[in-house]
Order: sequence, then structure tokens, then C-alpha cells
Amino acid sequence: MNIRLDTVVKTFETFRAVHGVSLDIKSGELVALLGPSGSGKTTILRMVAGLEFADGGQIHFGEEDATNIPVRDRGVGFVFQHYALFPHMTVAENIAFGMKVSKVKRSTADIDRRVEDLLSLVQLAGLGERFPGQISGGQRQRVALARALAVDPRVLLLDEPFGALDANVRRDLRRWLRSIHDELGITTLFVTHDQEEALDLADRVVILDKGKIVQQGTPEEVCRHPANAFVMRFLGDTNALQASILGGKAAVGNMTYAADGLKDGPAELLFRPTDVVWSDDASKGVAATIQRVLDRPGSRRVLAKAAGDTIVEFDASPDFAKSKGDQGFIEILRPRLFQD
Ligand SMILES: Nc1ncnc2c1ncn2[C@@H]1O[C@H](COP(=O)(O)OP(=O)(O)OP(=O)(O)O)[C@@H](O)[C@H]1O
Repeated sequence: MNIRLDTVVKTFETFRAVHGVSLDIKSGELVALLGPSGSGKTTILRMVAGLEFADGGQIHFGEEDATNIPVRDRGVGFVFQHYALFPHMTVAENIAFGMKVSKVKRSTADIDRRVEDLLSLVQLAGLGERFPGQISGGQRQRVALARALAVDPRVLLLDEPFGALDANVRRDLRRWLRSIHDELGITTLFVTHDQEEALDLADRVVILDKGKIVQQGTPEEVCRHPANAFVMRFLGDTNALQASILGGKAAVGNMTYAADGLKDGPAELLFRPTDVVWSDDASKGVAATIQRVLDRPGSRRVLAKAAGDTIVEFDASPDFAKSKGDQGFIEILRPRLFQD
């Protein structure tokens, strides 16, 4: 089922947490809401869930105006970071719970069969008789997903479901979640502040800042064509050099870059650490002096002073043989200029 938010606004007393957000989520799509803490992600998710009501705008589920439909009639399944399982119930009882209290009546045999199916879907077959305290954190979140799926939700809402788990488990679970989504095709809205998680999982990433959407697009679009400096910085390690625009050209230290469409005045030149090549040719890059070289398993991270006093970082091959004090030029492969 598709979901449409139309200029949705939410204010808490005098604080506006969500400013006129419009968003179309296609049926079967997995959309990630990504943004720093306090950017309004959870508030948007809670309004879609019906746990919070918008004080402006509308939310449609398919053709239906869902703005005033209460939470239990929306057909949504949730998995929240802190939406704990019932500790005194077994894993199987936790998964069965929603079906037992649902308006849709099922026989005990049907419920048992569905629990077994869900246990194998979330790769926990055989663990139904354990209690939540007897399984790992990652397994608990998989049970939480099985519980959310048990009542055949029209929409799945996930709020940092792997937030409390360590990095390797998170990575495994996100790949696993993506394959479950591909299998079931349930329209899914996923909240995270973890860029890699959003980029790994989602069909479309919606980036929020201070209650507003600043960009939305496929992972490739937001990575390759960030709409502004905030998005570029938020998505990953970024270097910044001051630039000065004059007549469609940007001067940065000894270099000039094309700056079509930018107005005369100050700008920022942003680039990724992976987009730098060290060169001895002054015509290729910005003059720089190496300050430190740090070793990584597959590369070297170089810190250099460029265009005067700005420290930039870049990645070089493990054979990079320069050291502190060496001078050269940094060739910037994908320079991006932004102005306020
Ligand atoms: N019930 C509430 N009363 C008052 N302010 C609230 C309430 N809920 C959220 N806020 C405020 O609204 C803003 C957005 O909060 P929200 O939880 O949606 O952000 P978030 O992007 O999900 O952040 P996080 O990643 O930290 O969970 C925050 O500044 C928060 O303090």
C-alpha cells in the first residue's frame, strides 16, 4: 500500500518539530528517514503509525485519509529499538500475541503454524520455547520483527531497530532485513541516524534536517549528487576548503575550478577523502604539506595542510611513501562547490 504525507506539520507546545513534510512512499518500497538527532524522524514515523497526530497536513494510506484513523485500525506493524518483548512469555508466545488479541480470529492450530512459519522466516526455527532473556540482542530484534509481521501489516515501521546492537550484528541484520523485504514486499518506513544503514537498506533515502526534508533520492542519487553542503557532510567524511568565486570561477589557493552558476563571493569546496590524488604537478592541484600519515589495514590516511592552514585528510595506497614535511599538490577528483 502506498503512503502519502502532504505538508505535514507537528508542533510540541511552541517547538515545531516537523515543518510541512511531503513524502510519497510507493507500495512495496523501503524508504529510510535519515537525519541527525532531533531532526524529526521519529515524530514523522509516529504520525504515520497513528501514535501522534499531525496538527497540519494529511496522511493518506492508499486512497484513504488516515489522518484520524486510530492506531489499532491502521494495519501497521512496528519494531522499535526499545519496544521490548514480553519477558515472561516465550519467543513463540511473543510472536503469537498479536494474533491472539486481534479482531481477526484464528484457530490455535493456525496460530501455531503461523508462528512456526515466522520463526523460520526470521531464521530462529527451534528457538520458540526460549524466553527473551535466553537469546541474543540480535535474535530478540528478529523476534520483534516476526511479532510485527504476524498480523499481516499493510505497512511496517521500524525505528532504529538495530540501534542497540554492535556494528557487525547490525550489518548482518540489515542485509537480512533487506532480503526479508524483498521476499515479502511490505511497504516499509525505516528510521535511522546511521548513513551506512540507510544506504545499504533503502530503495530511497529521505534526508531530514531540523524537521524539513533536505533531499530525497536513491542511495546513488544522494551520494553522487548531494543537494547541499549539509547532505554532503552528513553522508560521510568530507574535507572543506574556502573558495572565492569570481566570474564563474572558484579560486582555491593556487587552483581555479569551474563554478558555473555561482554568484561572486565566498563558497566552500567540499570533497571526499577518497577523491584525492597526490601529485608533484602544481597545475593539477592545491599546494599541500603533509602533517601525518596514519596506517589502516588496506590504505594510508594522510593529513595535510592545504591552501594555507586548512587540514585535509585523504586516503592513499599502502605504498604511499611520503611523510611529514613533504610538499606536493592534492588533485581533487570530484570537487563540489556550495554557497549559502
Ligand atoms: N513529546 C514531545 N514533547 C516535546 N518535544 C518533543 C516531543 N517529542 C519530540 N520532541 C522534540 O521534537 C524534535 C524532533 O524529535 P524526534 O524524536 O522526532 O527526532 P529524531 O530525529 O527521531 O531524533 P533521534 O534520532 O534523537 O531519535 C526534537 O527536538 C525533540 O526534542
